[in-house]
Amino acid sequence: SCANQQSTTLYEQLGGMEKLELIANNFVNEIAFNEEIYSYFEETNIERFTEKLVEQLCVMSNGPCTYTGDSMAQVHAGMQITENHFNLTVDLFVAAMDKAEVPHRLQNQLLKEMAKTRDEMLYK
Ligand code: HEM
Repeated sequence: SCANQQSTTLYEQLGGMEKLELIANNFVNEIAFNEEIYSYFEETNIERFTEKLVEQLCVMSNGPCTYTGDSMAQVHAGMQITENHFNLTVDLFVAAMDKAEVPHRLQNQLLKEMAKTRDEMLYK
C-alpha cells in the first residue's frame, strides 16, 4: 500500500546490501582510473576502505548496519582535501551509482546525506 511505501527506507529502495556493494566496487574502480584522486589512495587498504564505505552508505540510507570505521574527520584530516577534490570525488561517486543503475531520485537522496559529512573532511 501507499502507507507502507512511505516507510520503506532508502536502503531498501536502493536494493539493500548487494546494491551498496556494487556501488562501492564501482566507486573504487572510478577512483583507480582518476589519477588525481587515486594519488590519495596509493597506500590505502582497498578491502578495508570498501568494507567501511559500504557500512557507511548503509547507515546513511537507514539500513540495518553499524559503522565500525574511523570518523570522517579523523580519516580525512591531514589530507588537505580541497573543495575541487571533494567535488571531483562526488562526480566519481555519481558515475559509480550510474553504472549500478541507481535511479536519479535515489542518487539525490544518498548525495544529500553524504553532503552532510562534507565540512568534516575539507581542509580548513
Ligand atoms: C564524498 C564523501 C566521502 C565519503 C563518504 C568518504 C568515506 C570514507 C570512508 C568510509 C573511509 C574509510 C574509513 C576507515 O577506513 O575507517 C574513507 C577513507 C578514505 N578517504 Fe574518504 N570519503 C569521502 C571523500 C573523500 C575525498 C574527497 C577524498 C580525497 C580526495 C577521500 C580520501 C580517502 C582516503 C585516501 C581514505 C583511506 C585512508 C586510509 O588509507 O586509511 N575521501 N573515506
